Amino acid sequence: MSKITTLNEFILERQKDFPFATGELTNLLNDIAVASKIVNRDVNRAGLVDILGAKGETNVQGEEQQKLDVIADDAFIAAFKSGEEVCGIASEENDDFVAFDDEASKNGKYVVLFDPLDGSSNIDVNVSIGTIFSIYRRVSEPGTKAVKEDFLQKGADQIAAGYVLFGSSTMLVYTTGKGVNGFTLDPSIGEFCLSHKDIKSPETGRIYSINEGNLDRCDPGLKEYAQYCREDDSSTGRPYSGRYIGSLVADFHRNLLKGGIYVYPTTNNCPEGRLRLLYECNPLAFIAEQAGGIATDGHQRIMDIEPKELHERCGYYVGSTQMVEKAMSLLKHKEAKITV
Ligand SMILES: O=P(O)(O)OC[C@H]1O[C@](O)(COP(=O)(O)O)[C@@H](O)[C@@H]1O
Ligand SMILES: [Mg+2]
Ligand SMILES: [Mg+2]
Repeated sequence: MSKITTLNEFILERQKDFPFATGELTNLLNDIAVASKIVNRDVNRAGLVDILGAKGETNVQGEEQQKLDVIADDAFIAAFKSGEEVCGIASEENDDFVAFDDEASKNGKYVVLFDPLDGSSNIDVNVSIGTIFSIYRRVSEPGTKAVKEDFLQKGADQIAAGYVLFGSSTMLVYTTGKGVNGFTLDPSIGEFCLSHKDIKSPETGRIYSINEGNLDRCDPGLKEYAQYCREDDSSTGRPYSGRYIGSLVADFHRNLLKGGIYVYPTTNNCPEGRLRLLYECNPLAFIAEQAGGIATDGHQRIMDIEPKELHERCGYYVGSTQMVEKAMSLLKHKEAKITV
């Protein structure tokens, strides 16, 4: 039987890459693994226990919260509070950041921004969903309460990032800036085990992922790109296949492994964009770049954007380098925001 490497073993092994490591990031990544297993348990039996459907409240985005959005949010916040590494969090389901005020947490070195449940529109129909996380070193003084500046850091300053995919199997994929590795949860032993070592995304691919319902309301260059994807040209492997699950994590993961492009443009009814910069676009951009791909808002590198607001949105073009560059080359508008 081939050697099994658990997530914990892998993290400890890789801790050697960081000469001044204190073990805090190791503990934090393990907290994320524990919370993921708890959410996985609930996702797997969602139809059997009363956790499907809406909670009956709306979040700061004005979106109806699903019960699982809140269950996942609570599970991750509890995990982050349980340790001493995290001094505060920001999440899609909380209006403002939460600074932990117990003494141990106030000395925590990290802040975490996360989307507890991604793909909420797919929860009730048993389609893959996920969690996305982004980790930064705080900029405020340890021993004090976390402040907004700790969260409004640009993506290039991320210490670690990743996602959990609740699909036919449950996977955790992460980077600390030294490559991307994927772990599959083995329910029989309750461990995440290394299954996808050093993931590299193909330079190009044959999959494009766009909600085509938006194509008449975004940069006409993107409509042109979608047309380009559908044209017959065997020398470039076209026509490409259209694949759109409607869960960013799942669409991103497939394209990461197979090669492809995912686009959620700004549109004239969503001029700011739909996806959130800090806890959706930045963490996946870190993964994409570490795997050899790129991530932009159509005009600039996502991880160079200086965030101004916690729930700030942006256009998103991510995936195989050649495909994203091709799409960007066709855009007509000089800047990201569509002005009608
Ligand atoms: O239904 P649309 O407009 O295509 O949007 C789908 C996108 O919205 C999202 O569901 C937004 O994320 P949340 O589910 O976390 O709010 C993405 O996962 C997905 O890619
Ligand atoms: Mg999301
Ligand atoms: Mg969400």
